[in-house]
Amino acid sequence: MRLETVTVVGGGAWGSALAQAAATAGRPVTLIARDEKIVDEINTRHTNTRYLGGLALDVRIVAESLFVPADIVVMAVPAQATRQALAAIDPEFLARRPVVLTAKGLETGTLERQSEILGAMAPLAVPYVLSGPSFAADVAAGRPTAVTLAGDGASDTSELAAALAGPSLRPYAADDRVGVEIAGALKNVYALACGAVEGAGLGFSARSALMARAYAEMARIVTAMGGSATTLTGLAGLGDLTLSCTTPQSRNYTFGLALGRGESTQEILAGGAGLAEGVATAPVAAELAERFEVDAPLVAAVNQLLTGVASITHIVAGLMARPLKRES
Ligand SMILES: NC(=O)C1=CN([C@@H]2O[C@H](COP(=O)(O)OP(=O)(O)OC[C@H]3O[C@@H](n4cnc5c(N)ncnc54)[C@H](O)[C@@H]3O)[C@@H](O)[C@H]2O)C=CC1
Ligand SMILES: O=C(CO)COP(=O)(O)O
Repeated sequence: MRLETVTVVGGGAWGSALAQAAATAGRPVTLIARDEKIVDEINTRHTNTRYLGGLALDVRIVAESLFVPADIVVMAVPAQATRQALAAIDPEFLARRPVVLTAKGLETGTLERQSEILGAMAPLAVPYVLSGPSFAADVAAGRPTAVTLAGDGASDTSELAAALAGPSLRPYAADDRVGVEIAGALKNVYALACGAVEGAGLGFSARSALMARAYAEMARIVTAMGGSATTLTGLAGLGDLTLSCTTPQSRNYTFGLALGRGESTQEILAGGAGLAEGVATAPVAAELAERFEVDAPLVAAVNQLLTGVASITHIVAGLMARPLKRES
């Protein structure tokens, strides 16, 4: 299959960064942005100031407002918008093409993963998931990043990984699409928790403990849903959990910081917080944990914090008072 041209759907931080990575690797790339002002700015000034500040984008990136077919399609809109963005694309343009899903979240209402949404909207598309520790600002600036690119084992992921690789973006091919999707969505929920721990001044010992127990909980959920715990040892699991749970550069962590300082979800959202995918994913993760009969006290704790039914002091006291048990 020819894998030369790339169309990236989503004119935000991540879509622009991935377009930049493809362009600097010498691939013809079109970036689809729904906002005409952003299309114009990328084509004339070669910047996307709203999402990437003054960073100079590769002049070879062509922005368009309407979808342009390509050998590889990359979806980079928020998880809750993927269905709507796909609805605007003729499914025939996606048939038998690799469609790389990069949003890290589970859909409200349907509880679906990104590849399930793609399966419903474009059944003949070939889904892949790209996930791992990779801030848009780093990728766009050409700093070294490594990610997992997962198919389902039936298709040749290595060929696609080579087609997406560049001097600063190193995709590792993998087969556990379910595990990678769930890991990417859950790490945002745990990043909210870790930010809250710092925001409440509970210390870095607590945050590290939380990360380790989050990893264990993630492994229970992933395996119950048909993924592999081994996947979590890699970039999409441990790698991304570490990144998002340790720095306010993560929007989810920053949202959690504000929660931990006592602000309500509504106040933080009203204050114009950046996209924090964990906010919508947390209730979905709780429903899935219940459906798959998985003990997920940390997902439940984040939901308590987000809905404001209990204070962080009360929530942490409850977690610390859970029955003692063996570690694994
Ligand atoms: N920013 C980052 O560092 C990374 C983000 N991601 C993931 O990528 C996804 C997108 O995140 P960002 O680009 O950072 O968000 P963003 O908020 O920077 O940009 C989102 C973009 O999607 C567009 N959009 C929203 N709804 C749309 C719709 N219905 N149709 C078409 N376009 C629509 C917006 O206009 C905006 O341009 C998220 O799931 C995030 O978890 C993954 C890795 C890194
Ligand atoms: O997924 C990311 C880095 O891998 C970005 O994290 P945030 O969405 O929390 O900023």
